Order: sequence, then C-alpha cells, then structure tokens
Amino acid sequence: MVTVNEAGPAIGVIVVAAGRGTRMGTKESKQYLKLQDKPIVIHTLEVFERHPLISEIVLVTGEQDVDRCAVWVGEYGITKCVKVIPGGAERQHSVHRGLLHISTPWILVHDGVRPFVTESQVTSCYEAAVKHGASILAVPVKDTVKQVDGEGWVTATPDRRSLWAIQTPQAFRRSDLLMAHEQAEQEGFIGTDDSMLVERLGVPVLVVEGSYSNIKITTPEDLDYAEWIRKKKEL
Ligand SMILES: Nc1ccn([C@@H]2O[C@H](COP(=O)(O)OP(=O)(O)OP(=O)(O)O)[C@@H](O)[C@H]2O)c(=O)n1
Ligand SMILES: C[C@](O)(CO)[C@H](O)COP(=O)(O)O
Repeated sequence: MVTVNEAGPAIGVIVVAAGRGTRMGTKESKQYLKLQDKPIVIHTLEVFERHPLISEIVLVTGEQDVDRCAVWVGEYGITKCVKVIPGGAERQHSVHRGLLHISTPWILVHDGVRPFVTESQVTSCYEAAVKHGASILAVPVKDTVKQVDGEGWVTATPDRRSLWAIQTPQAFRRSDLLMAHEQAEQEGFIGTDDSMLVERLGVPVLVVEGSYSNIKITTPEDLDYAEWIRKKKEL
C-alpha cells in the first residue's frame, strides 16, 4: 500500500482497477492502456478529482501495479487520491479492500474502466443515495433480452420495460456497504456489482438514469468507441 496525499473526510470514492482485462486480451491490462494521451484509469480519476463533492479517492490496483500507479497519481495531479492499494482476485474483493481504507459516511464505488461518467451523473447518484439510502446509475436496455438455457434454448423473454443495464458509480452508506461485503464473504457469495450485495441485506436501491456513453471498456471494439466518445466530448 502507498499513502499518497492527506485529505479531509466528506464523500469517498473507491476506484477499482485491479482487474486483468482478460476479455480485452491485451498484454497491458486495459485500465493502463492510453486513451489519447493518458492511461484510461487516469481519465477516470480526473472526473473525481474535479468533482467538488468528492474529498477522497482510494485507488485499488493490481499488486504489481501499486507503485507505478502511485507515481502516476503524483504526475497527473490527482491530489484527492489518498491511497493506492492492492486489490483481490474478484472485483468484489477489491472493493472490500478499498472499503477498509476509507471512512467517509457515504461511499461511491466506480470502475476504473468507466472514464466517461460525468460530474452531473456522479452528483445525481450521490444525491439520490443520500435521499433514498442507496443508488446506482443505469440505462434502459435497448435490445430484447432472452433467458437461454445451457443448450441454447430460449426459456423466457423478460419484459424489457423492467430491464436496466447497470453501471457505476454506485452510492451507499459506508456502514451498509461494509455489512453487505462482510455478509457476502461469510456466505461465500460473489456478486458482479456492489448493489447485489446491498440488496441481499434488504436495503432498497434506487436506479438513477445515466447515459449510454458511460461505457465500461471491456472488449477490443470498446477502445475505438472510447476514442470516438472522447473526441466528441472535446468538441
Ligand atoms: N479482481 C478485480 C477484478 C476487476 N476489478 C475492476 O473492476 C472493474 C470492472 O471489471 P471488468 O471490466 O470485468 O474488468 P476485468 O476483471 O479486468 O475484465 P475481465 O473480466 O475481462 O478480466 C475494472 O475497473 C476492473 O479493473 C478489480 O478491481 N479487481
Ligand atoms: C459493476 C459493473 O460495472 C456493473 O455493470 C459490472 O458488473 C462489473 O463488471 P463485470 O464485467 O461484471 O465484471
């Protein structure tokens, strides 16, 4: 772990960037690939660095990447990043580790590979959480979605009007998120987002509409799309 900057408590963000990017298939993990001039994870950190409500960022990276990320944090002027720590085998473990290094009463969790979230989306997500207890960004699903069995047969077609594609940030009371992670760990439950864990506690989670451009850079074609989004934002 590297302690980078000192900052006062308010709203904390855990940026998880400890994944291996197997679906991207590049030698360098996708969060460190350059988008225009900077690593993707730096673009992501800059959104929170600029955000007036955010006081503190904990960056979770691969164990072997902690030192170089701590150097980048200094070089790119991410003054709110107070710690760079190693993550775990699953995203969930990385978030849990981050949570142990941040003590603000409200926490946002964000994927290091979602660099296009906007300041207003972060604000909307946080404000909805404070008002309603927990909140996540999402967009309505555009395609018809089918449930399919292991042999390829369609088993159900859920009503699309009830389906949303879930994004980050996701905002929670720190106490709820910590309890949710502890319970999941005790029960051996692994979820693909933090909301799943908090939902298991019985905490209602409100969906806040985000935007389709808040993509998670996951597969190679996402890189071209990311360049296109970035250029469009500059215009
Ligand atoms: N053990 C892990 C796995 C994922 N993540 C982070 O969680 C975010 C969303 O995960 P995903 O896009 O699935 O990233 P990877 O796990 O890297 O991708 P893949 O599943 O293709 O290996 C990414 O910022 C990733 O770095 C993490 O911090 N720790
Ligand atoms: C949290 C998340 O970004 C919501 O879409 C996503 O579930 C994490 O990535 P993964 O691809 O499911 O690992």
